[in-house]
Parts: sequence; structure tokens; C-alpha cells
Amino acid sequence: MKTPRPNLAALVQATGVAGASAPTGADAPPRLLVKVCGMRDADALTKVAALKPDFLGFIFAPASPRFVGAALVPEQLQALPPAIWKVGVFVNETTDHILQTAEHFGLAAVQLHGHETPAQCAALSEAGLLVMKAFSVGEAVDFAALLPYVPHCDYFLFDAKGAAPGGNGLVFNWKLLQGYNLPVPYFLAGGLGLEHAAELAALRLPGLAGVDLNSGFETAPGVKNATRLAQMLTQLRSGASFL
Ligand SMILES: O=C(O)c1ccccc1NCC(=O)[C@H](O)[C@H](O)COP(=O)(O)O
Repeated sequence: MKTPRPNLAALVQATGVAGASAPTGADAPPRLLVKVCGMRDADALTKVAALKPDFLGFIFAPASPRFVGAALVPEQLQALPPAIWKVGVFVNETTDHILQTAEHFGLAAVQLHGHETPAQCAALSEAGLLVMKAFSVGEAVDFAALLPYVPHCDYFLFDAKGAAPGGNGLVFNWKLLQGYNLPVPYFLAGGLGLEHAAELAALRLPGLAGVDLNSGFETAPGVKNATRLAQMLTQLRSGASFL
């Protein structure tokens, strides 16, 4: 049975970004989508869900300090507001494992944070999941190398390259995305904190759909500070640029 998906059409309407063509320049989205990643603590999960982020990310990579493991049970995810996309984050897992985990936890979306191939993205997309493919950004980005992923991904996610596959708390040079020219909207990730709110709200990058918030809002790995997240969402959503 397919996991029910939140309303993608509503996201498209709200942001003007999901789907086949990413906006550029003057066509910039009316508001940034917000994904809060690395949810693990039950109390924080309830508080953060009440802030109504567009996406909540759950890490299913055993090596991560944010690994869901036995910290959360499917019922806790299934009790979340249906409008929030529940994203499972995986690193180099098999398609079968991802599909089984998605079914078990009621995930409507997957974020692939390893060396997953376009064919694997295609298989997951064909299974009815929203697919985000993450790419690590170092000193440069080769957008042409991402072309094979374009037909099979709903979003890309650009994250800072670091020692771990994700959650490094490092910020990369966002100017590297100024040359983005692919028709897949993307999330900006990597070390984002409250101190970036104003800059992010004013940011105009081609294809930018949303921001991904993680370790910059934690009191411990997987434990989000809902008060700071509330401040961030308020600033991102009330910024003149995104009215
Ligand atoms: O956060 C993790 O621990 C993690 C581990 C392995 C793969 C992915 C992981 N996180 C995925 C995310 O989307 C993070 O939000 C992203 O890497 C940015 O994290 P941060 O630099 O802490 O803001």
C-alpha cells in the first residue's frame, strides 16, 4: 500500500517551485520551503511539528548521531499533521530497505544522501515517493554531472562537504549556486542557523526552493530547540522578500 502523500499541488501553489521548472531571478518563489531535519526526540518532535514546517526529516543512517533507531515508533510519525512531508534520510541503502522503512514509518518522501544512482532515484520515484537527492558541495559544483538525475528527482539538496555524509554543521559558499541551470528545484543545507535568517530571506538564487535546518538548532544531536526554530520560521516567513 502506498503511503499517503501531502498535497504537492499546494506546495507548488505556495512556492511556485516544485515541479518541472525552477524559477530564476524575478520569478523567485513567494516563500521558502522549510525542512527541519534530524528529528529524533519525541518532545522536540511535537513542538517542532506545531511550527508547521513543510518537511520533517528523519535520519535512517545508523552511523549518524541522529539515527532514529528505536527512539521513535511509526505511530509517532503517523500522528504528525498530514500536511507535513515526512522525509526519510538514507545513505547508500538498498531500494528494498528504503521502501520497507518508508512503508513501516509512513514516509512520503526520501532524501538520498550517499552515492545513490539515477536508476535508484527512478525506482523510488516510480514507487510513489517524493525523491530528494543530496549532493555535497566543496570548492566547485559540476551541474552537468547532475543531469542524469533530473528526470527522477523532485528536489535536489545541496549540502556542505564534510567528514560525515550530512549534519556536519558546515556552511558552503552559496555563490557556487548562482550558475544553477537545471529544472529541478533545490534545498540549501549545511550549517544554517538563526544568524543566517535575514540573508536567507533575501537570497535570490536560481532554483532555490527551500532551506534545510539541522544542527544549528540543536541542544544535542537530534534534539531541536523549538524556540529558536520558531524565531527562524518567523523571520523566513515574514521577510519582505517572501510575503
Ligand atoms: O544530520 C545527520 O546526522 C545526517 C547524517 C547522515 C546523512 C545525512 C544527515 N543529515 C541530512 C540533512 O539533511 C542535514 O540537515 C544536512 O546535512 C545539513 O545539516 P547541518 O550541517 O547540521 O545543518
